[in-house]
Amino acid sequence: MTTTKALSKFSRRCDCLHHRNLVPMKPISYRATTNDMAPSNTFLKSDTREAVPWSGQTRRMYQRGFLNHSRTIWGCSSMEIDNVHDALRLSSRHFSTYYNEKFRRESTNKLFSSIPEYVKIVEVGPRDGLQNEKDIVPTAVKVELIKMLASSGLPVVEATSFVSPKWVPQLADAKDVMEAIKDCRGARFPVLTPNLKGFEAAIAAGAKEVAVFASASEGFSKSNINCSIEDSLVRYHEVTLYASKLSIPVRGYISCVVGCPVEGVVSPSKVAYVAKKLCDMGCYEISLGDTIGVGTPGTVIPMLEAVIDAVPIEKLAVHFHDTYGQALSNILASLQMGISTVDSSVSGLGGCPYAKGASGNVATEDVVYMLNGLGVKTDVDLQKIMLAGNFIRKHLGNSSGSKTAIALSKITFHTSKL
Ligand SMILES: CC(C)(COP(=O)([O-])OP(=O)([O-])OC[C@H]1O[C@@H](n2cnc3c(N)ncnc32)[C@H](O)[C@@H]1OP(=O)([O-])[O-])[C@@H](O)C(=O)NCCC(=O)NCCSC(=O)C[C@@](C)(O)CC(=O)[O-]
Repeated sequence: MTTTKALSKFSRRCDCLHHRNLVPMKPISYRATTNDMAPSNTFLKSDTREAVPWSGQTRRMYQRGFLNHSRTIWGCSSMEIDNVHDALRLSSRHFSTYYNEKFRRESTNKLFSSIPEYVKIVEVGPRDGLQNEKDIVPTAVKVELIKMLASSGLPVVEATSFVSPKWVPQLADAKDVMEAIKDCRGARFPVLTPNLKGFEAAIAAGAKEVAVFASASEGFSKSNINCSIEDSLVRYHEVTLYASKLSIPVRGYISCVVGCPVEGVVSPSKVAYVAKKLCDMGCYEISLGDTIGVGTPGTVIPMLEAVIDAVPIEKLAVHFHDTYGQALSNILASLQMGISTVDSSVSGLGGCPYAKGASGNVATEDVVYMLNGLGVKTDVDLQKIMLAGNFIRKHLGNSSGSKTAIALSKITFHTSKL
């Protein structure tokens, strides 16, 4: 059977199940409140065929001839494209999330009931992912990466940082990056600002949204931004005051929410304290960062419980580095606690220059794969994310940190049957 025939047979089967109501007709509700600034493309359709996201995406790709087009745009070899192509086709047929969705629907299991139906993914690859790269990545490559990510359906792509170029030389071209993406649509492009100087430069460069970054550990605050936690909160208060005058949304990060490379264990009450301060000064969202990736659900859950007592849960996001391979289990625990915003980095790029030994963020591909498997909607096209991952890894000359991307690029017909 040809690929196209096999695919259309699969599609017909899904459509048929859909019509016979074997695929649920329930409308999907969007949990987040309107003030979380989700763009309109994140609101959900009630088309329940989306419960089979992979097959839908594969079908749409065929219809648009996307793969042939991408071959010419991004210069990937036809072998790579065929691998992605075959992998998604085979995954549609053998690992369809339909079965997981059905299982989830029929399950009375408490573990599923609190998982949000939609998760907002905040892509941090171009900023958090690249900031640690020693060799300077050309601005044009950064810009192309951002555009590829924005075209994948990601609602937020953190673009760069307006920090001291002496501290983070890799992001010294922040102004040029912002200039190059000024007409780019489809996603929001927040930038990091450590102080008023950075905020003013970001606004002058066209930023429409910024993020401030505090720490729950004194030692890390000093090594990352050269001041105490309290001093940083004073600076960020100034930034949020100016931002509110200009109606610029401010996101707040907290680093070292479970462990610090300088101080070791960090207490949940410290994290809750900083989260409340950032929330009170007007941050619309607080991203909780396990900067060195040491957390497990055993430490993450108590930390989240303390923060949820201090800050409304709709304002919380999680940001896990995958140093110990714990990121996905920590994300799952966070979702089960009701958190619906997850930060991730394409192909697992990253690491903080001031957190030695920390590896990259959890890979966006791995997060999307897990969420697809849970029947959670993201609006993100996994295939396009993989192409963006191929693009940047090819430039960096190293391999992907995403298990999903690696597996899908190697998948063969026989292994897909296992
Ligand atoms: C905060 C500072 C600036 C303090 O740095 P400092 O040296 O204490 O600041 P200063 O006020 O004394 O200024 C020193 C020089 O920097 C300049 N300067 C001052 N501010 C700026 C600015 N905004 N943009 C450009 N230049 C700036 C300033 O003008 C001066 O220039 P000079 O007179 O020497 O030529 C510095 O420590 C810094 O830039 N740190 C940034 C570190 C960083 O970017 N870390 C990575 C991001 S955080 C992260 O990755 C964690 C996260 C968010 O992902 C979550 C997680 O995983 O945990």
